[in-house]
Amino acid sequence: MRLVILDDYDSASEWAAKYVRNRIKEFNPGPDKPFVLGLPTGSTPIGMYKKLIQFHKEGQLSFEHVITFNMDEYVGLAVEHPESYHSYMWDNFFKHINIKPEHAHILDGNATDLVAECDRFEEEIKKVGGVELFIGGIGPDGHIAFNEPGSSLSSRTRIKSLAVDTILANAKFFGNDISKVPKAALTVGVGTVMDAREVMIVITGAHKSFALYKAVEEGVSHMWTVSAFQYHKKCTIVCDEDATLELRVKTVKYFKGLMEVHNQLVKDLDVKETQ
Ligand SMILES: N[C@@H]1[C@@H](O)[C@H](O)[C@@H](COP(=O)(O)O)O[C@@H]1O
Repeated sequence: MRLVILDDYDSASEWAAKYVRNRIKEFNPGPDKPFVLGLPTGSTPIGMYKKLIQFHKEGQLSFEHVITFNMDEYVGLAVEHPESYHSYMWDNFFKHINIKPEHAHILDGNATDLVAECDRFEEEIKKVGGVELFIGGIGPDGHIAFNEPGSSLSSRTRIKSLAVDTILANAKFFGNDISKVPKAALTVGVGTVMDAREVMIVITGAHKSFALYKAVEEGVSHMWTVSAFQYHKKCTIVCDEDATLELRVKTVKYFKGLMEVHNQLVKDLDVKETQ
């Protein structure tokens, strides 16, 4: 696992966006070779999306041949509800870039057959050859997507009842009215994300520091589903200083010592070296 520690939220967002930009550009996607990207929602990735939009507007990055799959969606919330993940993705990202609408896959939390909808989503991912880079976010209880504590680490896309902690954490998006927060969601499984060829998880803020500690320094446990990625062949966690508060000084020093190497991954590809 690679742990990239940046000073603050803005630099973590920028690092993550540059990494995505470089991965897409190096892959050089085309009509017969799309880049398949898994995407999260929540407040954390907003800064990364803003930067990606900027790169697109500056002509650095095209999403014409990018296919996306979102991690999750609430059950029973109208697509046009401002807090649905459909609204979130279109408002914060898709409408600002040149993605083809048919390339942006988001689970339908209003499908009449929710189980079939989850199976269909898995099939769609398979059809395009799997996910190249899955970007994820976590809750303070260490859940990835909506894989709440106790979720199977080999789970696939399915319906999940949300944990009380998650409902409380998400109340801020529903006017702090807990009764308005949906109590179930469709979510990709831990196994679905594990199947991606690469995973990048963005974790920022002191309120996530215990989860980051569980993800990096403790053993793999279904009670902290993000810890499963210790088994992934290519997983990068991008975090800010605040999120490292519960890590050992030794761990932080070790990974910070690798920053020069990490920063090679995000350098501007079009800038010619001068020496
Ligand atoms: N299902 C989503 C997760 O996918 C997301 O990672 C998490 C964190 O949200 P935030 O970034 O707002 O802390 O929120 C929800 O629980």
